[in-house]
Amino acid sequence: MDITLGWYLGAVPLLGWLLWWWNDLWFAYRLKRGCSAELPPGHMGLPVFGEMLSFLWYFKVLRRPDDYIKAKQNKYGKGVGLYRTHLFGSPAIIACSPSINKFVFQSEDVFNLEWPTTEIVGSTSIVAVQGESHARLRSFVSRAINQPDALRRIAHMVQPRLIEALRSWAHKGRVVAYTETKKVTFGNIGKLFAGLEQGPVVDTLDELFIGLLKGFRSYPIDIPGTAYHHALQCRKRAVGIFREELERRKKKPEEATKRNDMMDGLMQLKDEQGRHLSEIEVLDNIVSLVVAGYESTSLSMMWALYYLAKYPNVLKKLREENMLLSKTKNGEFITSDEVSELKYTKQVVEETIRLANVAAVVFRTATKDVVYKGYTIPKNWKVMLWVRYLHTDPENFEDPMCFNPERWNEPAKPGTYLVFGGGSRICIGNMLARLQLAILLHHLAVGYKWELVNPNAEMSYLSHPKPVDGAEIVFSKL
Ligand code: HEM
Repeated sequence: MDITLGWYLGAVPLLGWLLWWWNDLWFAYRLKRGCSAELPPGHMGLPVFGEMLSFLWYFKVLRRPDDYIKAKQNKYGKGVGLYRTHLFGSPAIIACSPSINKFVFQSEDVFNLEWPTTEIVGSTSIVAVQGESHARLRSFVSRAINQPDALRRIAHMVQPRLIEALRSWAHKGRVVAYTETKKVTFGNIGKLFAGLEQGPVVDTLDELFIGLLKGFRSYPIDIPGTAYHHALQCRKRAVGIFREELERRKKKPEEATKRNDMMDGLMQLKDEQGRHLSEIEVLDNIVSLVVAGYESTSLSMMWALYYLAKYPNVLKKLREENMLLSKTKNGEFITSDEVSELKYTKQVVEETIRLANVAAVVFRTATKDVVYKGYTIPKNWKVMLWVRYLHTDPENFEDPMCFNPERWNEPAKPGTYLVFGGGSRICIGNMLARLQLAILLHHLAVGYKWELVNPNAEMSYLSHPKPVDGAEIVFSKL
């Protein structure tokens, strides 16, 4: 045989084999020293790319994200719900069972929340700080957006914009739900967080936050021309706008009681030692709350419109419950206390959030080697809490892809419903998100009807799940 051909026949498969197993060999070799337990089963893929191609195959090409986990279960067995992988440039452990998710969320001493893009949210933001500083900030923010008094005030504040938005959709007749829910959510955020009325400043901020959010999904390289660089510029300008507002307020503290918004709340609140937040803490936290609340709330609203169009029997029941309340209101706004009495509406909210899976995966980093049920989660590896899979696994929810609010007649099995995360980092805006969604459902149900223009539109799952047409609807008054 020709010697060159022999070389190719031997070397090419060997090279292919080596590339295929490169990451597994490399990381397993580095861990061998000093590690008692083995790595979870899995495949870490090619050098640099890791398993990204397989991930994109399921999320982008097949558009069946849950099959990414099912394929692992078929290949390696369900085991303890841990798989090793290499995604987004890092070695990682996928966690997809209720018990391992609970374990990681609650072991905060060894699993840190680390944002690769802290510069974008700000180093003193609630999502960036740890330990005592985090607990202190949480209590400030919680009082401003998560307590019954705050929610009563917020329920009143958000309704004018919601009601006006629905009127304008009906006037247009045909709208893209995602575009419209984003507009109304941002309008409300501007009002709730910084007392801003609809107008050019809010429009500018909206554009800046769109740029800023893109930076989260980009590689953190601060070079002109990159999305990350643009996001940092957007952040700087957004902080500048909020800072101007803050300076104006410092000069007129007497106006605070009239506005009573998040910025005032954060400026005035004191902790047990009587300490106020610093200016930069106020600004960083306003920015990070907008980031956390903007897309999540608008996407959930879009999904509510989508599912109610697909499930007219659910909409009918929702209407019945809300019409009863509406008859007692004589056109007044509904209150957060009334919302808490709307049993079926709250079930629709829960079912929407479960299926929307706005936060499909939550990230942590192991600060030391952790052994869980015989497997090592190595120090400095990412842990990907695959909460989406908990919500779509038939073992946890019967007929999981069916939009069935009545399943909430019973609480979910322990540890299977983690849409808002868990542990001390559990979403601080969860009550605010639920309230806004319930208020939207009320006004939709009592006043409007709508249909999907493309009921069979394909889904896109990156960066967030949504129909590719953004849920275009034909919308009119009842
Ligand atoms: C349906 C809507 C929402 C969903 C599904 C959602 C989901 C989540 C999840 C899964 C986490 C945990 C992240 C982690 O552990 O790393 C989280 C944290 C957080 N969320 Fe939400 N969220 C929603 C709405 C909101 C809203 C409306 C706000 C505020 C305006 C908000 C503010 C936050 C903040 C500040 C954190 C960080 C908390 C901390 O680190 O202590 N979220 N959210």
